[in-house]
This record gives sequence, structure tokens and C-alpha cells, in this order.
Amino acid sequence: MALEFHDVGYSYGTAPILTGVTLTAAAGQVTCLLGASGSGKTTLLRLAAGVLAMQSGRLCLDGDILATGRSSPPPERRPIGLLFQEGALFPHMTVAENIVYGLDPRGDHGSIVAELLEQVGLPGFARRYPHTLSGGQQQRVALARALAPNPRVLLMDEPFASIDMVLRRSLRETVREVLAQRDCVALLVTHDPLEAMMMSDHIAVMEAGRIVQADTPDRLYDAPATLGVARMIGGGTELEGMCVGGLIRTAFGDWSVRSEKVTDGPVRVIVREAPMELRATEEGGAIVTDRRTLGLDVILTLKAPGGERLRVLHPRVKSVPVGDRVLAMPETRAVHLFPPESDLISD
Ligand SMILES: Nc1ncnc2c1ncn2[C@@H]1O[C@H](COP(=O)(O)OP(=O)(O)OP(=O)(O)O)[C@@H](O)[C@H]1O
Repeated sequence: MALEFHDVGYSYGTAPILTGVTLTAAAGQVTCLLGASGSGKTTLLRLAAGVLAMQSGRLCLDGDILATGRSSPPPERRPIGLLFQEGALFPHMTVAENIVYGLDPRGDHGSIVAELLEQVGLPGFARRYPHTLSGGQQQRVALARALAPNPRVLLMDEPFASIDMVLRRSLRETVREVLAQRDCVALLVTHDPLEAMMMSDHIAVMEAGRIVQADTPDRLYDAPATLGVARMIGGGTELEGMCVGGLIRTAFGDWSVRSEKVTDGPVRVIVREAPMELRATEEGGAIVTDRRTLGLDVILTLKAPGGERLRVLHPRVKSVPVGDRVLAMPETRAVHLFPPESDLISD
């Protein structure tokens, strides 16, 4: 089972917001829409929900058409559950009444409520009212409510954003555990790359209304298609370099790297904040100007003669003292190259 977007476009008035969005979100996985504010994530989720009517393209579930530009059923006629930033529970209803709200009122849903409350970590909360619950607990109830009708698709828009950091981690774990027991499509919107990595099996990175790369977290980190994706997933120090016959000349040394993306000439380089060999040198190289302890590792800042800076993760036991002069030799997989026209952000 899968939810598929085919060539979806959307405009608010005359302003195009989504262009040619094609994406498959498979059942049994969490798929994430990740992108900066304004990139169109929520618009795409709203089209899937039916809150916004499709204008162009096709939305299919399990191969069947769910919506097109000509026919776009409202949310209540789609087999979906919704979870938003604020759970928006009905304040005058108990937890149990909130959970069964979308179910057939004639049925006895006691066992469903008990089972869902158990799954979301709130056993015994059925008779409580929303105002007696913390924000995190309310969000757990909202999750149970979204899942009660056993939807084929669960759509989540920044569902952890208003929960404090400590509770967020356990709520994320609960959501993953609950979803692992179901075979539904789960689509999550977030602007937080770490959250996307923690939660998802598959991430679609959005920029300006387009999907620039959709892949597993590992592949996005190891083979980012654009500088924007590399920044979003993993980040690192950005440098200018010169590609000369398989070598990249940088302010920190000449590195041997493989890339089909660039030809000889100037390149943009992103160097992951990863462990790398530091060779002591008497001349040239860079000076270690700062050393911050993270635990078993330290972050060293290297300063090149031209003022460029490179941050390097290094085992504390092998740490190089501030003031030493070194050549930095990153592993090939820690260096990514992009065409020179990619805009450079230096820090
Ligand atoms: N109702 C609306 N009318 C006009 N423009 C809108 C409307 N809703 C959103 N937009 C615009 O559409 C673009 C995409 O918005 P959208 O909310 O989909 O982005 P997003 O990636 O989810 O951003 P955020 O993370 O800030 O929610 C933005 O430029 C936004 O200003």
C-alpha cells in the first residue's frame, strides 16, 4: 500500500506554491516532508488531507485515485487520520469521548479506547478531561483519536513542535512504536532535520515548492543531490576549492575525492564535522585555534592562512593542542562537492 503524489501543482491566487511534486509514501514506513519555512510542506499535506482542493496532478492510494484537479473529496471522505501541532481536543469531552469522536456512535468502543490508551502510554486516563493533562499527554490523546478509526493514512504536521524537548523524545518514540504495529502510510511534516532523521524511514527534502531529493536518511547524508540537501542533512563547514585532476585544492590541504558532479575548476566543498586525520606540519597547513570538549570527542577549530575556518571532530585522547600547525585529511566520504554557482554560506 502507498500514497502517491503525481505531478502535483498548487497556487494560492497567482502565486505558484507547489510545482511538479511526485512522491510515494509507502505503508509501514514514516515518510517525512522536510524543508525550510515556506517550502510548501504544509500545503502538500493539506492537499493529501483534502483540507485544500487539488488543482493539478493526481493523488492515489493503493493505486486508486483519491483526488485530482477535477475531483477532490473533503477530509471526512478520505481514509485518513490527522495530527497537528496542537492536538485540539474537545475540552468539554473526556479523553475516551475525544478518542471515539470519529467512530460510529452506536458502537461500544471501550476496548478500542483501552487498547489505544495503552499504546500511547496513558492507561487509566479514559475519564480525565483535557485540561487536566500536560501538553505531551494531550498530544498522545490526539494521536489515539487520529488512529481510532484505523486510518490507512496518518498525516502529521509538526506534531511535536509545542512539546518541550525532554518529552518530545519519548513522544517521538511512542509514535514510532505505535506506527510499527500498523500497516498505514505515515506522512510527517517537519522543518527540523534531526526530527526527520529520528522519525523517518524516507525523507523528501523540499525547496521552493519542489522535492529536490527523496531518499533514506543514510542516502541523503552520504549522497546529497544539492548543497541545500547537504546543509539540511548533516551540514558541515563550507569552503571554496579548486578541482584539478581528481584532487581538490583547499585552504586546508589537497584532498583526493570522487565526484561526478563537478569538472575541473572552482567548486563548493562541504566538509562534514567528522573525525579526520590531522598531520603535524612545520609549514603551511592550518593552526588549531580552539578546542571544545563534547565528551569522548573534542571539536577543534582550524584556521587557514587566508582566515578560513574548519571544524573537526577528534577523539579527545588524540587531541591536538591549540596552537599546533596541521594538515587536515578528511575521509573521502566526509567531503561533498557542488558546482561553484551553489551559493556559499560561511560561518
Ligand atoms: N492561505 C494562503 N494564502 C496565500 N499564501 C499562502 C497561504 N498559505 C500558505 N501560503 C504561502 O505558501 C507558501 C508555502 O506555505 P506552506 O505553509 O505550505 O510552507 P511550509 O513549508 O509548511 O512552511 P512552515 O514550515 O512555515 O509551515 C508560503 O510562501 C506561504 O506564505
